[in-house]
Amino acid sequence: MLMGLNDKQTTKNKNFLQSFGHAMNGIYCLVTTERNFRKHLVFATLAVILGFLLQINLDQWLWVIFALFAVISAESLNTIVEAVVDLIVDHKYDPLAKRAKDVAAGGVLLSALFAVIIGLIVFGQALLAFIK
Ligand SMILES: Nc1ncnc2c1ncn2[C@@H]1O[C@H](COP(=O)(O)OP(=O)(O)OP(=O)(O)O)[C@@H](O)[C@H]1O
Repeated sequence: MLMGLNDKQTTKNKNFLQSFGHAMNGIYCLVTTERNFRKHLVFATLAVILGFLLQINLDQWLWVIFALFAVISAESLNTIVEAVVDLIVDHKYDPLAKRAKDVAAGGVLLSALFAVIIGLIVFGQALLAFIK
């Protein structure tokens, strides 16, 4: 079991290992509770496989990796916003809660759009070079 998964600690982390354990727990939460995050991981895996198949160059890898982490970051932020909003309003309807959650979801959508654009440019170019 991951360190920090079941503890009830509310004080500061004492060392790097403890911080690392809680950070790993955060990633575990993202993977196990966020359906959209899992979908993005599947797309990320497919993009990496395609990158190897089409033998994209270093610059192209950097763009692909940048796009993947942009989506992961936006998805993490969205999850944080959802958790904090629910903590504050306790699932009661609130226009500000709606605004915060909708903006966070919009950020994920924009980052996914960015990743699609990068994917089309990089893999489109690589595919053309592969066919030629
Ligand atoms: N407390 C609230 N007050 C007002 N609107 C809310 C509230 N909670 C959720 N909503 C509305 O419902 C939408 C979905 O809520 P929420 O993000 O919690 O669900 P979700 O299914 O986990 O979203 P996602 O698809 O991003 O995982 C929000 O974008 C917002 O429009």
